[in-house]
Amino acid sequence: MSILEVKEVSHSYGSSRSFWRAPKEVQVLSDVSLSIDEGTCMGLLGTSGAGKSTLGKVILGLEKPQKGQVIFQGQDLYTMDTITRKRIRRDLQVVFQDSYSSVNPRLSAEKIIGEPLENYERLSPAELQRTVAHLLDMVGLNAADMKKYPRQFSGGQLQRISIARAIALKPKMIVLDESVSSLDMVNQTNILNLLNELKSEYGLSYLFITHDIRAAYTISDALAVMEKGKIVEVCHDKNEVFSSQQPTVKNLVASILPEHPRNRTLTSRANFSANSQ
Ligand SMILES: Nc1ncnc2c1ncn2[C@@H]1O[C@H](COP(=O)(O)OP(=O)(O)OP(=O)(O)O)[C@@H](O)[C@H]1O
Repeated sequence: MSILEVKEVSHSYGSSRSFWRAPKEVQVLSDVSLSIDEGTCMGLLGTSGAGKSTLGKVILGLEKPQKGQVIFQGQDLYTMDTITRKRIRRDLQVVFQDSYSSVNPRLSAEKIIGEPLENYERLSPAELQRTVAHLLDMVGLNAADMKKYPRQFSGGQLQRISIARAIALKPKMIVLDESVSSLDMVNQTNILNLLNELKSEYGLSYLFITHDIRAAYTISDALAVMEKGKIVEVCHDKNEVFSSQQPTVKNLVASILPEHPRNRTLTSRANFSANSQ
């Protein structure tokens, strides 16, 4: 069953007016349709500027599309009333790429993680602290870390703080926009493992936006590929990417195969899968 359905969404941005030229609309999404099953991860791949982040924003309700629908848990995000929207919004969270700029540097980890809880739940100060301590434990950090400030964490640790904040309200789905792209290989693997554990333990669904096919393959059940504002391929089983004849997908796959054609065999595919686990 789908948790999220994007139906024929089109969106454009208005370019800024200049003295010489009239403002021009730039079409960024054209008739995009996508469906994510409950408890699964959809990897959204594509080259820079393909429209991945814009689609993420449309799904999060941050960018109202000119055309189309976003159905989350059976309800249209853009036509529902404000109260329903607030209720639904807690089930849909986001983790961005750059944790340093997506958290307030003046707030402690306790405040950062506790913020959504304070907005949505009436907890006593002691309950709030206990919940934050539990969330820190869930993402592999210590309760004592709640007193620290963003500058006292590494990039990987801060990304864990962002994940703790995203799961604080027990959401159904998280949009992860290049969430591991700024991390080194070891931290990437650790965060991907953590996301995988949370997914299987709590039945979370993810939209994993990335330009990195390796990371997408590691965590996703299904893969979609975007190019110039359109979805050009959907692989309901991620392994279908290896047999896709779509040129952009073939290029993406080729980018992770060994350089020498002699080595581009099924063994390389097996190695890729093994290395990605
Ligand atoms: N707020 C905005 N105003 C005007 N144009 C925008 C805005 N945000 C994005 N764009 C343009 O829309 C296009 C798609 O951008 P988007 O960030 O969605 O792509 P992307 O696939 O996520 O790329 P990247 O991987 O580089 O982040 C780009 O040409 C970008 O310049």
